[in-house]
Amino acid sequence: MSDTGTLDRLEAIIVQRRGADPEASYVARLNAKGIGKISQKLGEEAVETVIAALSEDNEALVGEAADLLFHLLVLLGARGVPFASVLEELDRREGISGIEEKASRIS
Ligand SMILES: N=c1c2ncn([C@@H]3O[C@H](COP(=O)(O)OP(=O)(O)OP(=O)(O)O)[C@@H](O)[C@H]3O)c2ncn1[C@@H]1O[C@H](COP(=O)(O)O)[C@@H](O)[C@H]1O
Repeated sequence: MSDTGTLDRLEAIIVQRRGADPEASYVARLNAKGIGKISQKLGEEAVETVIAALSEDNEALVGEAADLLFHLLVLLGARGVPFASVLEELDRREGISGIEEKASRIS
């Protein structure tokens, strides 16, 4: 069964693979190209996710969402931000309505 443990394991794999041979590892190759290229890839995967959602092809959406999460973890890793920090931020927001939060920023 998949859960956040899946993302935790993937984060650990990404850390390991960052220093691998760029000829043999996509993670290493992407990191070698730098934060700009990683960010560009994340943006492309976000757009591909949106296209899949609008096409109403849920199988494609699952694949693109997986690509998106993978590239987000690569980006966070490249910036030295632990995935746990993102989860902590989501925990902090738990129970805070998005509508109320936005209203508190506007007023
Ligand atoms: N989860 C993934 C994963 N998801 C997507 N991808 C790769 O992400 C790339 C993005 O897809 P694109 O079609 O956009 O890529 P592309 O055609 O190479 O893109 P460009 O040439 O246009 O930049 C593809 O090469 C996918 O294979 C992934 N590559 C690796 N992983 C995980 O990372 C681990 C380590 O991978 P390596 O570093 O390659 O050993 C693997 O064991 C997996 O667990």
